[in-house]
Amino acid sequence: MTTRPLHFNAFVMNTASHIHHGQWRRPDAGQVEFNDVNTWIALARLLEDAKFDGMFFADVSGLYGDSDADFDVYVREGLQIPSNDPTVLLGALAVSTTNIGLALTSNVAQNHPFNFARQLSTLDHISNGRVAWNIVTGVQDNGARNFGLPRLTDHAERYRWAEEYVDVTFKLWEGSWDDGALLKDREGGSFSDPSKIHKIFHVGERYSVEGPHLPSPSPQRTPVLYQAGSSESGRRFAARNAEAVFIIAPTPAIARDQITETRRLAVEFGRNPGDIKFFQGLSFVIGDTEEEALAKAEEYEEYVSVDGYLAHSAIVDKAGRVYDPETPIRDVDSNTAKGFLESVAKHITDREPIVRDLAITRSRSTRIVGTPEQIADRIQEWQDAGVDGINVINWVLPGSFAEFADKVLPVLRARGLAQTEYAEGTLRKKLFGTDTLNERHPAARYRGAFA
Ligand SMILES: Cc1cc2nc3c(=O)[nH]c(=O)nc-3n(C[C@H](O)[C@H](O)[C@H](O)COP(=O)(O)O)c2cc1C
Repeated sequence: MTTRPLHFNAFVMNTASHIHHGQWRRPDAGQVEFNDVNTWIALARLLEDAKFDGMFFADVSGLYGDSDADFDVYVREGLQIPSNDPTVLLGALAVSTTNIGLALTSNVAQNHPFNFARQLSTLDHISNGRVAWNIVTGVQDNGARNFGLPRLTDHAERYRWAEEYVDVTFKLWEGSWDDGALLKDREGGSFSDPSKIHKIFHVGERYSVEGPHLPSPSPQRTPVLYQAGSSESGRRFAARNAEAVFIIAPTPAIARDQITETRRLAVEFGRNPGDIKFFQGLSFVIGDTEEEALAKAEEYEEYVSVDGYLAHSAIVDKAGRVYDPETPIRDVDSNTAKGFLESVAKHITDREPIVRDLAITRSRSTRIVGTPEQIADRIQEWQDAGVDGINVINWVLPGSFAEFADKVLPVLRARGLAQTEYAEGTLRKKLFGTDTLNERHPAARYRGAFA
């Protein structure tokens, strides 16, 4: 058993309904005001006071579901529409905070890598090295159609695309500017040293990028790299490239298997097992007594939107409409969620399993209900399974995080399971002890490669 401080990220999205659908209707749901930048600035400061390691923004570039079908349910539920671009928001948060890590999700289809690399270097400068990138390949047909593709590119091909995409950014971040290239030499009259700045001449299947990178190196050069793939190709991609991997494992034992497997693959790619940190997604219902916690859990359940959870899981009929909550699960026609439907139905033996059961199961799947001590015990079980951090999923903003900070973090701190102060320096330095990527990472081979 290990006890060292775990890392804590606040998992959020610049929208009203991210994961726990229906909760925006609660009177204390501050996420309704997601368009107001002050909602996010106040939350970032609260998290920083509580010494959270990071604030992690999810993002999408289109609607869920079949892009040809009716999308009323998503709009009605506030389900990731309307939503705003986290890249822009992070600039505001960077100047409102000093220590917390700021992670954004960006999909390889939504931005050209030259431009994206420039945006992230700029954010890394603004934040003094606190930016992270969650690399995703997209899950939406509509998102693909917003960028001129006929549909979502096939899964394995998306990861090949992502490999080229990250390669371009690594060349720009690591190889285009040598250390010491920026001179600011007023007397000598040279702003930068041309002998230390290089074009990258990338020519690949999808991209042709000459360079040089326009920004000078930012404190971390490459932002901290996050990833959440769980398929075979997703895991290989993570093992090669990621420094942090997000999982939503149903049990600590399953988390242990996933972690062991990805770390084993990382070693095959010449990295160390500890070069990747694993974050498990969990949400918490906290009470001073167990009875109070259970009563609160019941109250959250009253707000569960069956339509919202189903639509997010793409459990909709051919016309894009959600099923009536009373529909028997056996009457649901779904290609994408078959395993999930079967596993929920299997656990209900005393009556006909219905569609509402699917939503309730989803809403409970990452949930821990209890007193701060009970929650700390459960978090410790995740650490014992090899997890390095927790991605705290919220019900309401800022309440879910304020409560976690006030009630659970002090118990975790007393057990040595949460940090009491920030370490100095950039986000990567805080997490791994160095400002830039270590020499085992595939991006490191571009250092000095274009001289
Ligand atoms: C905690 C977590 C957060 C994720 N956030 C996003 C996101 O913001 N945007 C997105 O398009 N996909 C997101 N995903 C989906 C992953 O990028 C990935 O597509 C998914 O985990 C399936 O893995 P696979 O692509 O290897 O099959 C997330 C997944 C997890 C587990």
